Amino acid sequence: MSTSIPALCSDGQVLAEVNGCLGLIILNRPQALNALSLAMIRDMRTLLRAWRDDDSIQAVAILGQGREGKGPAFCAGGDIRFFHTAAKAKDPALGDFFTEEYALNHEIHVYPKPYIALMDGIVMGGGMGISQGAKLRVLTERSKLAMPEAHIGLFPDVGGGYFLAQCPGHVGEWLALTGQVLGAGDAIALGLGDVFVRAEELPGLIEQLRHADQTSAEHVVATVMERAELAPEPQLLAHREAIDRHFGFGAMLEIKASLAGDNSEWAQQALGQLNANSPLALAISLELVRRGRNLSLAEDLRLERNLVHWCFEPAWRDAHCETLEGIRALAVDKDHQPRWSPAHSEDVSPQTVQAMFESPWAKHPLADLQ
Ligand SMILES: C/C=C/C(=O)SCCNC(=O)CCNC(=O)[C@H](O)C(C)(C)COP(=O)(O)OP(=O)(O)OC[C@H]1O[C@@H](n2cnc3c(N)ncnc32)[C@H](O)[C@@H]1OP(=O)(O)O
Repeated sequence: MSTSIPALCSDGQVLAEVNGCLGLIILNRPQALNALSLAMIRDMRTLLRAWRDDDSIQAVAILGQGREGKGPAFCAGGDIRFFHTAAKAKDPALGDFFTEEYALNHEIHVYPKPYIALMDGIVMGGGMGISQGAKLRVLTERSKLAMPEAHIGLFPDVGGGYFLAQCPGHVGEWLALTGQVLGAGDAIALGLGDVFVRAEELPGLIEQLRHADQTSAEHVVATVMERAELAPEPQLLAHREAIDRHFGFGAMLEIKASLAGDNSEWAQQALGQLNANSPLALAISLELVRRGRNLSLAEDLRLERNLVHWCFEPAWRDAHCETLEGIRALAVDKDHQPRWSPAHSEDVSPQTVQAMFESPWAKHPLADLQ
């Protein structure tokens, strides 16, 4: 089969190039920090499938277009403004978005050719979902990795229940519940990144990937590795003992009480992060990471698809929807004053949490994932 770039549907939000044996994907929506639209997800799937079946393509790399005059962004997640508009309009495209995004996350994890993610700048939520399955995750000193969904009344999806659960000790719970942002040193130490390349090296690296005659997957990987340096020292992992002690408790109330009883600046800051997040989302996120330790990626994504269905289901009944409220406060009205319901972890019903893990479908939309 000949090398080609298939027709794309996202109106330039995803750009594609073929240089030698390398297929390059550029997320090109810098004004929204490359947040993923449904069309972008479809374009990525189209490209990955075409290049998987094209013998002349040996490797794929992905990067995010930077903002003029602002810090770089790989991808700030799924398009949460779309979530808000679509849920309000009861638009079935919202369900398609999650099914197709999670399927894309799975395709990346099992991609048969090296997929290399250049994770410069903001890498959050859905940005983690399209990079954590990469064979080579390249970070810079500007990388900011996080799963901040509990802050918008959601949970760490896009495979977060799987890859956070793989972090050592109870670090996965800490990241899922606080949405803590990690730099390159911590992320690499925790297994959420592979190699460090200084940001000033990136333009040269990208130029080389674009124009050098890339002849094999090994050649592409070597081109990246030539620029790799020793990662910076981890900073936050100085708190590993405290993370495991506080976040190892079984229930949210116990975690919050444990942090409240610790007067250290770090513990009080972590408690502040928890108190800003939706109590319902915290309970779901904790349960997801705990369950994730015994799940395959496909099983985790199916559970996440159940959860996200129930997170938005109240919007279809015009009832209070925790996720809509979280997005409203962060990205629509931008008042940063979400009215969580329930407002306290004490009032979150364990039965409600367990019920949200159940499938609402006779045939699950991700039934075919292996
Ligand atoms: C299934 C998938 C689920 C998910 O992925 S859920 C989403 C997870 N991600 C997030 O929750 C991150 C949301 N974004 C933020 O919290 C902030 O952004 C950042 C901390 C990443 C960066 O803050 P700053 O540097 O101050 O930039 P700014 O002014 O907030 O953003 C620039 C423009 O980008 C839009 N934007 C940012 N993230 C998203 C997003 N995830 N979806 C849609 N739009 C986004 C903003 O609204 C704004 O736009 P305007 O200039 O028009 O006000």
